[in-house]
Amino acid sequence: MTDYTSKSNIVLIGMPGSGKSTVGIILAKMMAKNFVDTDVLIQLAENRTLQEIVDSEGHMELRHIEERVLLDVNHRHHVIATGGSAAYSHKAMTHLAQDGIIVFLNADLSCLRSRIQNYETRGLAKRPDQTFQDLFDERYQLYTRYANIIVDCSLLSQEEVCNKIIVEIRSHV
Ligand SMILES: Nc1ncnc2c1ncn2[C@@H]1O[C@H](COP(=O)(O)OP(=O)(O)O)[C@@H](O)[C@H]1O
Ligand SMILES: O=C(O)C1=C[C@@H](OP(=O)(O)O)[C@@H](O)[C@H](O)C1
Ligand SMILES: [Mg+2]
Repeated sequence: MTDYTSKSNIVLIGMPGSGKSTVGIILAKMMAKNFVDTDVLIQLAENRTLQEIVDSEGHMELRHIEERVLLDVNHRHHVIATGGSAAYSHKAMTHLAQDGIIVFLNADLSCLRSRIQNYETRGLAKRPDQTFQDLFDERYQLYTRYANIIVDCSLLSQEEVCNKIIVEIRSHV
């Protein structure tokens, strides 16, 4: 069993729209941790947006860049919001798990759709022929594979999601 007391980071994974970026910063404040969003790290490293990377070099290049950036993350005592495609890299997830409790924010498809309208411009790392449903089906197994904690968050407010994560972490002995 994972020893949570030895991990200084909390790593949020899940589909776009599950709340990683916005819940992450609230959680960081509640837990007196720092916060980093790896999508922001990618954009700073590349000096361009995620969408620009996908448009000019394709979704696989975004995944490669993301893997490189994630392998460079050596933050401690952070809540780390990842991008939805982070779980494609086994190497990156193994690296993040070394000092991180991995939390899967699980939301159902209709919830995700209601939260996000800009799928066309959000820079999703998907094949052009893949629907959002395809992506959801493909990724669910990846997120569950790496998760130490799964929070069903479709019916929860952002604060409730944070509270649930905190309870789960503290109740784990
Ligand atoms: N639990 C929640 N309840 C309602 N809205 C939420 C919840 N979590 C996130 N949202 C909203 O959904 C949208 C996507 O959230 P975001 O944090 O950007 O997701 P992600 O980083 O996982 O793609 C934002 O508008 C955010 O405010
Ligand atoms: O799911 C994806 O393919 C992606 C999600 C985005 O992050 P969010 O999950 O924060 O939207 C971002 O990492 C990138 O554009 C790829
Ligand atoms: Mg995000």
